[in-house]
Amino acid sequence: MRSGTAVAEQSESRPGGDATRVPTVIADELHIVYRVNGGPRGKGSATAALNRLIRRKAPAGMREVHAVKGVSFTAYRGEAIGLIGSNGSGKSTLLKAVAGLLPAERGKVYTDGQPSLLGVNAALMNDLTGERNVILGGLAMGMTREQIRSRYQSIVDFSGINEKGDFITLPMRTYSSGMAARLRFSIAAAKDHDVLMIDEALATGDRKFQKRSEARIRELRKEAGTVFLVSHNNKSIRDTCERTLWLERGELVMDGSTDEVLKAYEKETGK
Ligand SMILES: Nc1ncnc2c1ncn2[C@@H]1O[C@H](COP(=O)(O)OP(=O)(O)OP(=O)(O)O)[C@@H](O)[C@H]1O
Repeated sequence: MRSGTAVAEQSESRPGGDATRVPTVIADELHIVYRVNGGPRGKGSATAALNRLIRRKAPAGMREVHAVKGVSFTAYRGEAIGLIGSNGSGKSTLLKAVAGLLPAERGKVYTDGQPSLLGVNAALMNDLTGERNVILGGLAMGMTREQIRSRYQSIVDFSGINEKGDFITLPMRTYSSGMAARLRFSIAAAKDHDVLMIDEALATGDRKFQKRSEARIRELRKEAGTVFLVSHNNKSIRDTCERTLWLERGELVMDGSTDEVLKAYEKETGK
């Protein structure tokens, strides 16, 4: 269940809740479990999957991955929050759950406003030109045609796609993976988001683009949204976020100021 009223109610009743700030996301003892078909001995093969579909039989060996285990936190308007942890610790899963893309096994996520997840895999249409994708992407995020028209040039300029020629009028399949990722980020960052979640986006562009995106994240924060950033780059987290959540094996190890959490993380991992 997601509702703005629930956010307000819960923050007031929650011990330690700060009544002077506006909560945007509350995760309350959240558990996320993936269920994967196919056990050992080749049951995960395409033939086995097809047989199951044709016979409509329940899969023999359903396996579960408990990716997020009892995570609780409250995010407030104006905060930029980093998510760190080793590979497979549950960072992307947690963001997808906040975005409403994965159901909770137990516990709840409350959000105030529309969360948008900007992953490096955010879908744009490969056969369409960059220009068409800017328009479609903007419409998909809920911008009006007028808003898109007025921000079109700044989206293209921000992406830097046209720095080496007129690429924006070419199909996206002609872009390098870095160019495509930059355009995705630029489209998503053009809107003022209530809750913007960025998964590794900063790792994809070159250094110059990373700097620009960091600056834009700071702006979005000022425009009163909440930003979540998943990154393996401690410097990006340090430059962008004042608060950091550290996940390990699906559990929240630490939630505190970025300085404090990164110090503990770097000590533990040697990174
Ligand atoms: N679609 C899926 N089906 C089954 N298990 C999944 C799926 N996606 C992720 N997992 C599992 O859930 C756990 C958490 O994965 P997740 O991608 O959230 O980690 P992460 O911290 O974002 O990792 P990384 O830093 O490598 O991106 C891992 O054990 C992973 O194998």
